[in-house]
Amino acid sequence: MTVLDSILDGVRADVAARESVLDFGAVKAAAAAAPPALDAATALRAPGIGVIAEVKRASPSKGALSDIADPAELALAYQQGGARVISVLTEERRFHGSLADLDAVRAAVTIPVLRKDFIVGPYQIHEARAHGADVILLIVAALEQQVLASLLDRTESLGMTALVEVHTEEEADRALEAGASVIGINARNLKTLEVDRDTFARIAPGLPTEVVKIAESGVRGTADLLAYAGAGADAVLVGEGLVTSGDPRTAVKDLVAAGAHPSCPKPAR
Ligand SMILES: O=C(O)c1ccccc1NCC(=O)[C@H](O)[C@H](O)COP(=O)(O)O
Repeated sequence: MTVLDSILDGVRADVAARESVLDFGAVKAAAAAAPPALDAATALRAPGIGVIAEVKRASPSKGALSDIADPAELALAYQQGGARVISVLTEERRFHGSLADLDAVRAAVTIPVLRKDFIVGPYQIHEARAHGADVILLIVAALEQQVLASLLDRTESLGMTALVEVHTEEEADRALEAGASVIGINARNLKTLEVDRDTFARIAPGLPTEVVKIAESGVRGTADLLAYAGAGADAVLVGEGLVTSGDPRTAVKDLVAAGAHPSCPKPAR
């Protein structure tokens, strides 16, 4: 069993437990009553390299990363540093995240918020919307093609943006076939957990110009952001490098400044 398979098993059990407390009808009603979703795709297309800053407490690859006492305070620091989107890991077993973290972040910031989790069905999408998320992650490797396409449609029907995550050229083709307009290329292999920063440069050139391209994982400083920008990234998604920095506001600010500098390569659009 791969790490991804084991995470997905835990997620399915946790979703079933939550659904036994709040059924699908109730979560749909809560989502419908939430304020409209913010437009993350437009934010990510703005000039300069966007930074998606992640609230990440722990990970399967590294274990505990940071004792984040106040996720709202961290998210606000990210926003003040110039992040365009805040990513909140809500998976509990391996990442020690929660929907409470998502609520706290949503209440603290005015920019779009990504619910970063392992989505296996429509319940979690309505749940994300009910908790104020504007973006959700769909991992191609975790979903059959028909399910991927139908979850993408459902996400957009709720006014949200789907960040569709790929690791290979084949997965990128599947993402495009499903209709993805925002694609994340994750450098972290979900079987070995190794980070290969060249993954982005291998896959991104095959994506259409109009697709928003996000480089996920492995950004530890401005040199990594610039390398991803040179390979065509519109934005980078950064977790570990920020939560372990000791000064997340300045760490985001430095990345944003590097991505806005005239010498930084521009996405081809
Ligand atoms: O981070 C992990 O160890 C991990 C393991 C298995 C599945 C997903 C995992 N991470 C999720 C992410 O995609 C990252 O949190 C995100 O790209 C930020 O990466 P980093 O900046 O390297 O923390």
